[in-house]
Amino acid sequence: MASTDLARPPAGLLDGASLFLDFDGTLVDLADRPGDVAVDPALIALLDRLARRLDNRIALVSGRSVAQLDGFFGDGGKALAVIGSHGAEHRTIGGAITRPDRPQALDAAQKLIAETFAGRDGVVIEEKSLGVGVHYRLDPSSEGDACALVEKLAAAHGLGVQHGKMMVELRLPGIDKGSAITAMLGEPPFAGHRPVFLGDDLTDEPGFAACAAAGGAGVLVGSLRETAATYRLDSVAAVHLWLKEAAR
Ligand SMILES: O=P(O)(O)OC[C@H]1O[C@H](O[C@H]2O[C@H](CO)[C@@H](O)[C@H](O)[C@H]2O)[C@H](O)[C@@H](O)[C@@H]1O
Repeated sequence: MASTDLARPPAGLLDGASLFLDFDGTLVDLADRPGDVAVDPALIALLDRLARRLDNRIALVSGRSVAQLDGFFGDGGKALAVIGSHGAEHRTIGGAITRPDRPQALDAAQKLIAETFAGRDGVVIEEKSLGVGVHYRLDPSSEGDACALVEKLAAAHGLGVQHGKMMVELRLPGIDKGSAITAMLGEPPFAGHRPVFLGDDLTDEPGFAACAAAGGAGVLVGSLRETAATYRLDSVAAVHLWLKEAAR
């Protein structure tokens, strides 16, 4: 466990930077179920101000699918570039979604997962374009069963496992938020600008490492833990406040 706290990011960190933002637990507070989340219009307005301030060098980088994010942001998200599914999907500003084919094995795995947890109301199955999330936030005693099943299916089908906050996901292997951010840094408008990535979860760690390797920085949101981030903000509310300061 890290023992020395990380500093609050300095006010000027976003000057001339490319900004990458995680979604759940960073821009919106965590909720009991994946579908319970809502995006406040004030957040959309704030991201719009930041996009103008950064000449559109701003992207969402989420474990959610791009389609899920579009559902939350509506037309307000169309002005943002989006990386989804832990780095596997990509949409440029106003562009089409590019994503690898969904492995057929995911369909059978999703069915088996749903059958296994049928009748366990505290376990929520999240069907995603390139994955299946098993959420046990409402029944933490199901963590062992959820992880065991997802790990077994991943090994059987050559898929990946993503551990998260009160959830485990069967997902595509070999891609992460770090490789996706690095790829975006090779393209306009992000190329040549120091990357800054804000995130809270384990899936965000490769993104922090990629930003540090490119001369930028990660900002951990939430409690201190072992992390590749350089700075820390306490909460989603603290993120909104810091972004508001940066957008001025
Ligand atoms: O990369 P992110 O944008 O942070 O997405 C990571 C996962 O977030 C979601 O799960 C988390 O948020 C849920 C809603 O608040 C919460 O109920 C759950 O316990 C959290 O783990 C999302 O549902 C997943 O698909 C994302 O992979």
